[in-house]
Amino acid sequence: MRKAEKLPDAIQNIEEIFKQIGSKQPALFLDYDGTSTPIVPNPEDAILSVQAKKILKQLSQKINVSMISGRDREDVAAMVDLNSLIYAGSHGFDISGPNGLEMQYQSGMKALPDLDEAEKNLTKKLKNIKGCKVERKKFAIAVHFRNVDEQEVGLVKNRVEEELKNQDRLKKGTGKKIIELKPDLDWHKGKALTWLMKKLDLNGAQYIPIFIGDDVTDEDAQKVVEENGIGIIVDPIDSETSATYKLKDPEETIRFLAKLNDRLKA
Ligand SMILES: O=P(O)(O)OC[C@H]1O[C@H](O[C@H]2O[C@H](CO)[C@@H](O)[C@H](O)[C@H]2O)[C@H](O)[C@@H](O)[C@@H]1O
Repeated sequence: MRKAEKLPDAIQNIEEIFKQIGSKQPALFLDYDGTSTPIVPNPEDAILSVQAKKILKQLSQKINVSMISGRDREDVAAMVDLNSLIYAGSHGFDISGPNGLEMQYQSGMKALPDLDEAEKNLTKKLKNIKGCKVERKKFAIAVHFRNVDEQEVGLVKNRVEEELKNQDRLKKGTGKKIIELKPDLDWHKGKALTWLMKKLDLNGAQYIPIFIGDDVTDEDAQKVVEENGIGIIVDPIDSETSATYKLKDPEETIRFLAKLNDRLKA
């Protein structure tokens, strides 16, 4: 792990990255919120720019592009709205893509009734806290407190902890102004990335994975590409990371992707 802020910038060092790619074919894995789109007060307003969509479309015609998100799979797929991409939602528990690619992490299915119950309880427990939002994804629940008065954030956190105590099969996750409840299983974005590399037959020496992410849940994927790929962290504020390059913000992610797209032959 290293200090994210101290990493070399991926755009300033693009030639070094291209050298590392060499004649290999990149397999691109991207996070959505905070990486492909800027963080905004309401999740439904995190719209992918026209430019970003155009570049992702072009890239997906040349290489494998997967969006590995904490969002529900259907939600992130609808936000991106390109059927040439692979979508891994609920932090990798739910995957689908072109040519009939489908995977729902089976052990996670057992936690669905627990998630249903926790969603019901949390909706009740948090309904009177202004600005608090309970977002159900198939395999996770995010409790958003970005729009909650600072003085009430502690209350939100306590109520989530209270619910977690009743849920043996769920564990806590964190993110940007969210607390999550997810199946207490050893499955995450890193495992999903590894699964995809194998499933898509991308483990040969001719391929190189590139992962770009901005948040704590992205670190599992950064670790996977650390040895044999390229990991890039976006918005590297005061954090430890397994990534090897940084980018300032999602706008720079798109600039980086445009450069990668230009470099790849049609
Ligand atoms: O793994 P990601 O694709 O980055 O998803 C992580 C979470 O993203 C969303 O929440 C975050 O972005 C929102 C929109 O910018 C912001 O309002 C919120 O505060 C952030 O935490 C999404 O709503 C969650 O479900 C994802 O887990």
